[in-house]
This record gives sequence, structure tokens and C-alpha cells, in this order.
Amino acid sequence: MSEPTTRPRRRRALRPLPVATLLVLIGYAVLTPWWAGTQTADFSQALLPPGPGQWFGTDHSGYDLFVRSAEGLRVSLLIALVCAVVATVLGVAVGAVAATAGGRIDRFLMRATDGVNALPHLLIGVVIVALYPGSLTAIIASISLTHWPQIARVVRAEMLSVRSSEYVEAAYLWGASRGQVLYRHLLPAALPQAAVGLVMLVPHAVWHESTLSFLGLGLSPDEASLGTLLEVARGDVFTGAWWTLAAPAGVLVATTLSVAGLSNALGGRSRSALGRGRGRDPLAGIVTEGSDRDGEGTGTPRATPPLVRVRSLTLRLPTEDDRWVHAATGVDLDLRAGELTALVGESGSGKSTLASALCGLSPAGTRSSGSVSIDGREMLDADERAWRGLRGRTIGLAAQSGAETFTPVRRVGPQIAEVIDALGTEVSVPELLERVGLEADTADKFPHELSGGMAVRAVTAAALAGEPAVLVADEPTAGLDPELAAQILLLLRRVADTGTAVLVITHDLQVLETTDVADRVAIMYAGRIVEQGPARDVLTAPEHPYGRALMAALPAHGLHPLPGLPPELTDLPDDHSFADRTGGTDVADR
Ligand SMILES: Nc1ncnc2c1ncn2[C@@H]1O[C@H](COP(=O)(O)OP(=O)(O)OP(=O)(O)O)[C@@H](O)[C@H]1O
Repeated sequence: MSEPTTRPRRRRALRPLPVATLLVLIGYAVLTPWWAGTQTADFSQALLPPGPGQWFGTDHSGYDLFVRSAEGLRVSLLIALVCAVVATVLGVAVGAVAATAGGRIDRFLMRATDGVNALPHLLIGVVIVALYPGSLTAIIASISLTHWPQIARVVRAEMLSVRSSEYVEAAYLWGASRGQVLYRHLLPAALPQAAVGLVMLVPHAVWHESTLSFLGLGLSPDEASLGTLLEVARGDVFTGAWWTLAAPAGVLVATTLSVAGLSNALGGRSRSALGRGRGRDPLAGIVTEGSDRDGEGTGTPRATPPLVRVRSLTLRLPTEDDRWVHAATGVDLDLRAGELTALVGESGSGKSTLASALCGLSPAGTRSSGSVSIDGREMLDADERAWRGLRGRTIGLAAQSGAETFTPVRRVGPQIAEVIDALGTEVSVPELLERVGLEADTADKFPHELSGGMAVRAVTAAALAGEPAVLVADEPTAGLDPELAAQILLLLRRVADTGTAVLVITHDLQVLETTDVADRVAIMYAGRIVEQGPARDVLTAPEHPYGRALMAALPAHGLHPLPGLPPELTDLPDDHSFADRTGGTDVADR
């Protein structure tokens, strides 16, 4: 069966009129002075109106204004471009430092940015240029130093939004350092916005330069910029020689409109491109919450020691309104080499929170107790440095959101190659792609060109880049039809068969049952593992009433809706059990 492919987004076409106008103007500014050669003053030709021999007329010295305006445009564009580049570099630097440093540095830089933004730019420009009259450097400094704040704000905002995205979390998870995340993810995401800002600054800077020169504070009148031409011509309107003002003014307006049109179109394109021990339950009368059908969670260990050993793990997550989410309570779980363990349960039962804790990615402020041992090391209270030594190499996470795990603006292959580099392993991108059942040319695709199934495979390839001993796959089958879901589970089975301990979080009990890929199944309810054991036992004859209710809800088992509603995990009573939800009614009684 072919996988449904997401249709690639069409890029917005650039509007042809502003682009063509701008190209004509640039050609005019570059070629005309070259074609006309050096002009000399000829007062016999002074102030001729526009006509066949002089399309734009002539000025007081008999210079052809068609040539003179082209020279002025060239100078103004060059100054504006330098100013825009300097302001953009400053803005990107300030925005990037603020976004990556955060805290006090961010607050200080943003206050400084607001402060500069609040200053009257023209006035500051006038002051700087008045101190160094006629200096080109002073003109460039006066424009650049007052125009970086907008770029800094845009870059910071873009980086903050990308920093909280799935693919940046995945990059940290796969071993990238802060610098690598900045260089590979944050800057590439922010630079298109900065480039739009740069283009938008050009006409602004042309106007600033022209205004300063018009006020007599810019370049000397001998040097033709649009501003100096306007300044020289301002008195001519009253003597009837309107063309000396109209020629440079027309060129200035045409340039401004075409660059503004282009930057609007670029802005649209950049946005659309960026366009994550068995016991007894007193109420149900059969098994307690936390039952373990073969006792290895709390009882006798099996032959191979577990690579991941979780004991009595309790996780409490803070909420914004000062309450606590009981995301995990007294969880025991073992993951062994070569075994595939499926963690199932309704939405919100705490599966992803548990998976995050196994990778040292619990939300800030989480209160935890118990033990999480990975490859013999106690990690529950380990610091970020210790986790960085394990993530990607000992424990890999294939995050929940498929294609969103990758930076959207870059091809998949180079991104997987960077994970390999960061983790320093010997595998190659084609090997990894082959391992997850993808063609080698998938490396050349952008994330949005991948189908749902391909995206999960590519994310799994990246998670395998460090050849981890443990692989956690968070809902790899979400949103896939049963046949594709089965293919993904079979892929993860093959990964487990190479000796990796695999934990799969899934809602697809039906597919789990039909494919028979899992060695073990753990059922989670309201933050507790209420039953776990050999997959066949748990799936065919669940002992816990919640397990029975989950299986009975499958279409193949009669589609009996689950009774009641899952409890709110916020401030959940410590002794809450499934029986509290059903009033003690078992699915067997229905
Ligand atoms: N960062 C967080 N801060 C506070 N509460 C959170 C946070 N992340 C998750 N939760 C809460 O923790 C509980 C468990 O969520 P979790 O995502 O682990 O469930 P899940 O079983 O994985 O659900 P799903 O199958 O829908 O992904 C939910 O009540 C959720 O609202």
C-alpha cells in the first residue's frame, strides 16, 4: 500500500512588477554612468527641459539629469545597502544573544533595544552627521546605529518560537550543544526574516540619506546622491525648472516602491516557508493498581538485568495555577535488551511524561521521587551534564511529532548527518535510512515532503544515529492507518531484535494484538501502571478491570465504550483507582 504523501506547499511567486522595476532601476544605476562616460559641465546646455536629446532635462551646470540621476541612485543605493547590512548584522547579533542567553541578559538587551527604538532617528542622525560633516562613515553610522532594533526584535521573536519547537528539543535530545542548536536551527530559522528586514531597510536608508543630504548635512553637493540632487534642485521649482527636482524625486519614489513591493513579497514567502507483585483490589476484587503479572517489576529479576529499571517513580508536575499534576505515581518498569515493551493507556494517563522522565526531560519544576536507573546509573536526580552523556547514545527518543522533529527549511539527510556528527558514531545516513526502510533519496527531501509513515521512519533513523541501547518511541503510530501502524511496529520489532531495549507508547491496541510484536505490555491509568506482563497474557486475558475495559473497547472485541471519564490528574487523590470511575462495575458485568 502506498503511503499518503503530504502535498508539498507551493511557494508564493514573487510579484513580477516590483522585481522587474527594481532590476531596471539597478541596470539604470549601473550601466548608465558607464555608457555615458565622464560628464563635463556645459553651461550652454544649462536648464534644458526634458526632450529628445535629454530625456530628463539638464541641470544648472548643463549635466544630463538622466545620467546624473543614475549616478545619484547608484551612490544612494550603495550607501543604503551598506547601512542595511550593518544594521542587520547588529540586529541579528543582539536578537540572537538575547534569545539564547535569556534571563537578565535578555531583559537588558531588550530594554536597550526599546531605548534606541524610542529615539527620534532623524534627530540622532542629524546630531551624528553634524559632528562629522560630509563624512560618509558618519552618514552610514547615523543610519545603521538607529535602525537595528527592529531586526533584533524580529530575530529574537523568531528564535524564541523555534527554540520551543519539537525539532529543537529533539536536537538537544540527540546530543547537540547550545552553539550547535544556535548555528543549525535558530539562526537558519531567523535569517530569512532578517533578510526581509534588510531589504525593507534599503528604501528606508535611501530616504534617510536623501533627507540628510537634502538638509545639507550629507554628502557634498559635488557628489551626486539622490539627496544631494534634490537639495541642489529645491529652489528650481519656483523658477519653473521643475525637472531638476522631478528627475531624482521620480527615481527615488520608483526605487522605494519597487524595493518595498519586493520586501512585502519576500516577507510572505518567508512566512509561508516556515510556513510538536500481584495483589488484590478491594473494590474490583481481582488485582491491585500496579499489578505485575510475572513479578519482575517488584519481585524476582529475570535472567538479563534491565537496561532501564524504574522503581516507585512518582512525578508531580506544577501547573500555572499552583496545583500539581499527578502524572506518575509509584511506577515500576523494566526495559531489557532485545525486548519490545508497549506502554498503553488513555490520553492523559501520563505515558509521555514517563517517557520524558526516562530521557531526563521532565518539565521544569517537576517534583520526583523513586528511582530511574539506566545502564546501572541512578539518573533521577542527575544533572543536565550527566544526561547529555546518556541521551542519544544510551537512550534515544523518537519524539511524538514525526516531521515536526526536523527543521522545516532544511533537507532531512543533512539533519540526520548532524545528529551522527554530534554523537560521534560511525553509521552513515544511507545505512540509517535503509535500517528504517527508507529509500536513500529520502535524504534529499524536505520534512514536509515526507508522508506520515516516512516521517516516523526518518525520526526513528535520527534516534538510532547514536546506536542507543534503549529506544523510546512516543506514539509512532499516531495518525497512521492500521496497515502503516503495523509496518512501524514491525520496524520497531526489528530494532529490538538487534538487541535494543524498545519502549513503544501507543494507543493502537488492536494493531499491537494483531501484529504480536510486543514482548511485554504495561497498562497505565491515571499515572499508575495498573498491570504489566507478557504481551500475550495482558492482551488476551487482562487481569485488571481497566485492561479488560480497554480491550473490550476495541472494534474486534465488541466496541464497548469505556465507562465514565478519565480523572483529572490535578490534585488526584492518592488512593484513586479505576473502580472510582466505574462505581465498581466491571466490563464483565455489562
Ligand atoms: N509540561 C507540563 N506541565 C504540566 N502538566 C503537564 C505537562 N505535560 C503534561 N502535563 C499533564 O500531565 C498529564 C499526563 O500527560 P501525558 O502527555 O504524559 O499523557 P499521555 O498519556 O502521554 O497522553 P497522550 O496519549 O495524549 O499523549 C496530563 O494531565 C497533562 O495535562
